[in-house]
Amino acid sequence: MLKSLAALGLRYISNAKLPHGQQLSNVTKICFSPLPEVSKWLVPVQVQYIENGKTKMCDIFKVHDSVSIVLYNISRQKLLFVRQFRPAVYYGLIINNFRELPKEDIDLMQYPYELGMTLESCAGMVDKDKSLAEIAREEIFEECGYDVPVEKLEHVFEYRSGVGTSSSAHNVYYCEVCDEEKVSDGGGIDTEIIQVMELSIDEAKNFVKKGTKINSGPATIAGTLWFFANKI
Ligand SMILES: Nc1ncnc2c1ncn2[C@@H]1O[C@H](COP(=O)(O)OP(=O)(O)O[C@H]2O[C@H](CO)[C@@H](O)[C@H](O)[C@H]2O)[C@@H](O)[C@H]1O
Repeated sequence: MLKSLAALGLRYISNAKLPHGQQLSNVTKICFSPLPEVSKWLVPVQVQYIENGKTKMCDIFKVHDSVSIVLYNISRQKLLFVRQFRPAVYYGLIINNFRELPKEDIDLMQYPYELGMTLESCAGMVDKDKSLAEIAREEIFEECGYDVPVEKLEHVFEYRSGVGTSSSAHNVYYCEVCDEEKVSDGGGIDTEIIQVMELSIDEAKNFVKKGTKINSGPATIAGTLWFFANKI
């Protein structure tokens, strides 16, 4: 397994390094199938347009807007990240090894689920009729176990994610937390299995240094770089 991760140039974050008291992710079956005609999460659309007299089209899909939060624990001077299994990352990393969508379960010895484990900023989708800052505050509570007032959230920037295919709005926040605000282990709600990871400043710098290859999305990279440019 470590070999296949290394072959992809990805860093393996061992379960052994996880804090106590958190449920660990252990994926035991993975299979792929075509998207159902109606999905609650993705709505495909074709955009047709004429540009400089030429008819063009673009196949896209609508996804929920989202927020993420760069979290810094000032009591221990640690940046907080969340570790979780991301099916889309796993699929994206292995699918080029198949000529067509595999019909059988994926061989987890050959393609270990750990390939799809990511280290990301705490994040959530905008699926409630609440302010973006309030949704971010709730994600901090649910995923990382810190209860902070919404006023502590500092808006950093908004960008469009997936500009070629989906273009949803992503808003990045920054929030300093302290040990006194930690009220639970976090770990997510419902069926989510999320582990909170604390990185020292040096470890987090390593995470975004030149040449690094990680499987997190742009919000994590941009937010962490913003932190180093503005807060340290
Ligand atoms: N496509 C899908 N299929 C099935 N179930 C789904 C789904 N999308 C979401 N869900 C369900 O919704 C739950 C809640 O998701 P969250 O609000 O925690 O967003 P998440 O952190 O996964 O991604 C947030 O953060 C990442 C990283 O910034 C953004 O890419 C993302 O758009 C944003 O929602 C998931 O646990 C899952 O059960």
